[in-house]
Amino acid sequence: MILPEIASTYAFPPGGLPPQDTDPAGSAIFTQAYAVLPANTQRDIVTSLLPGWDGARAWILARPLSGFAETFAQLAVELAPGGGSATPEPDANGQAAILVASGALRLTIAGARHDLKAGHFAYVPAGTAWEICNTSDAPACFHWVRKRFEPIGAGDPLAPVVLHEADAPRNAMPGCEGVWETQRFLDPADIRYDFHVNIVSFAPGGRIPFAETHVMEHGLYVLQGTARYLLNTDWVEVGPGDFMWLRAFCPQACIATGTEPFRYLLYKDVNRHPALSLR
Ligand SMILES: NC(=O)N[C@H](N)C(=O)O
Repeated sequence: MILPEIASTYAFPPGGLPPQDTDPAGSAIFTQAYAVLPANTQRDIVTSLLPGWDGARAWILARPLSGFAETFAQLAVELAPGGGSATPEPDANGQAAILVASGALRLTIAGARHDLKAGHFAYVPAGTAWEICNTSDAPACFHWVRKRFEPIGAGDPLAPVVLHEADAPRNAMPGCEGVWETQRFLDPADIRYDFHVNIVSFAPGGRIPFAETHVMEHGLYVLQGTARYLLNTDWVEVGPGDFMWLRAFCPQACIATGTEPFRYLLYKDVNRHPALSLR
């Protein structure tokens, strides 16, 4: 698939407030199986400040809802100039995956500094000290997926990963003539990872041609293009900046519409036994 030129910015919540003549009905969806938070609902009044962060506001797009039955939290974070955190992760076992949407960020992981721009991905293993700050005089925005690490007690500790989208391996889905591909930031063969964060791309007209139904959850932030997305039994029209949260076993498929590639950032929990009930 011919992907577009590497973007200089990636989709991110618009903030602000829509005009008074906007019809608010019918855009966001929340069900037992999935939720859709369209870009036009990601406004100023749904943001949160975060303990340990300065000059920062966050759209908390997903979090475990039923105790710890769900696996992840997903945030879109906007940093004012000079904003950031020296203690970003409150959970001692929390891991981070970051995709920079716009601006200039300095990420320091275990003392090693990385200057990041739009399209940079970073993985921070659990228990690793990290800091992040906006080094420019304009806002800097990034997507942040958090998951509590489930160690398997074997192998070396995981190492940090910092990689630009342009350098991420591209894997074509077999038998799809290049219309469906996945850019992988974390090695899919490395069982130490308990989640993956990828960018999935479909050429116009490309599709997930069956209702994928699996135990893995998803957070799915649309970066570019449009599609009809099947969520459980509903077809939903989605476009840039729309966020989808899929619980375990939510059936899913899509058909890319429009004339440009349909691309999204995908979170997926992987590689672990399901926890059994205590009873
Ligand atoms: N909705 C998705 O993009 N699902 C992926 N094919 C996946 O689960 O890997």
